[in-house]
Amino acid sequence: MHHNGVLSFADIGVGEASLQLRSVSIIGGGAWGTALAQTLSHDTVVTLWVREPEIVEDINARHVNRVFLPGVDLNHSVHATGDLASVATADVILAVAPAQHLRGVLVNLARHLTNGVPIVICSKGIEQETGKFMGDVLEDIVPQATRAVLSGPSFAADVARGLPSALTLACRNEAVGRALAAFLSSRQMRLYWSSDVIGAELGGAVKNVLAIAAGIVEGRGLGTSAHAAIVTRGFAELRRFGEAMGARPETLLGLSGLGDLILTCGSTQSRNMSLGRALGEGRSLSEILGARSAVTEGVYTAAALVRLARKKNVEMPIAEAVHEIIEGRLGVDEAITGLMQRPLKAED
Ligand SMILES: NC(=O)C1=CN([C@@H]2O[C@H](COP(=O)(O)OP(=O)(O)OC[C@H]3O[C@@H](n4cnc5c(N)ncnc54)[C@H](OP(=O)(O)O)[C@@H]3O)[C@@H](O)[C@H]2O)C=CC1
Ligand SMILES: O=C(CO)COP(=O)(O)O
Repeated sequence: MHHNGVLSFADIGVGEASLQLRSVSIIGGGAWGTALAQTLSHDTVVTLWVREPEIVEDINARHVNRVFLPGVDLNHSVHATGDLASVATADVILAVAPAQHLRGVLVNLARHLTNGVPIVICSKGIEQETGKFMGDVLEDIVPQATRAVLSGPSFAADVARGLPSALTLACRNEAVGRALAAFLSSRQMRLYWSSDVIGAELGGAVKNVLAIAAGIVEGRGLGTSAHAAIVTRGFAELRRFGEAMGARPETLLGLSGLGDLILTCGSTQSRNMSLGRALGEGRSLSEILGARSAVTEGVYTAAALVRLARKKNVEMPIAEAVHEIIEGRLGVDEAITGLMQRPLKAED
């Protein structure tokens, strides 16, 4: 929400310095980047960087993104471009490329950037090769950027249609976080600020892996009791891992943690949950992935998550089972039997 399109530190009463926020660039024209462009374009100038020229053309000429966000008429003020230099001068940049491609996109963007520009990570995942969260990937490539994270329960299709949503905006510098939350909030999308950057980004990455497990339970017809059990024990894994990584408990219990876990595990609108469901129904991973163009982040994050958890000595049996299934080393029924037959223990 804006005051004549300009929001400054002084506006929120934290001193002299002012951060002029008037324009937003969004890097990534998939479902989420396009949905964010749509919702933000009601209040501000938005430019969307899209890699594929035919999608740039679709958005600018026909005001739709038929490949990634079909059925949504985009505001005419959503402008797409394939030119990274022209989006680098915005006051805020939202990074929404899939996790495994974010580094490559940032490398190309970096040479056009001005010092200190806030870059808000909206992607959810862990980089396979390095085991790094997206904020650390950003730190590698653009150390001078002001790093922030936007995460929470939010299906692109819901946000693009203007349905209500609430998310977490995290930035270590609380004043900047507050300013960004105010600037990016709208009547439809309410942002809560936090200074717990790792907590905010960890929830989104981990829940994608756990949602595959919830989908498997659904697809195998194991019932609603099993669904509640897998989500609850999945949350125990998320919480243990989060604490080991230095996340704050209240963040893990908030929108970007428990909130997004509940959303993603509970709906086949989720790509991760629906992929799990198809696995549970007996379809193979290659068949499922071959039939979809949308990114299913949990598939690519599972291995990195399990590696990190082992390194930190955090027990994550559900994430481990998902990883083994994805690698083709474990069948769905064996995984379920394995989880049920683990030694009994105290609930933690
Ligand atoms: N969809 C949702 O509801 C939500 C998604 N997210 C997160 O947002 C991120 C993006 O997801 P989403 O927008 O849904 O993605 P989609 O599956 O809708 O689209 C795929 C995106 O990946 C891009 N892409 C594919 N290959 C490359 C590459 N080699 N280099 C750069 N970009 C590439 C595509 O760009 P191109 O057009 O050029 O092919 C397109 O923007 C993910 O991390 C996801 O977890 C977060 C919240 C909600
Ligand atoms: O992150 C999401 C909702 O918050 C989207 O989940 P999927 O990627 O599983 O569709």
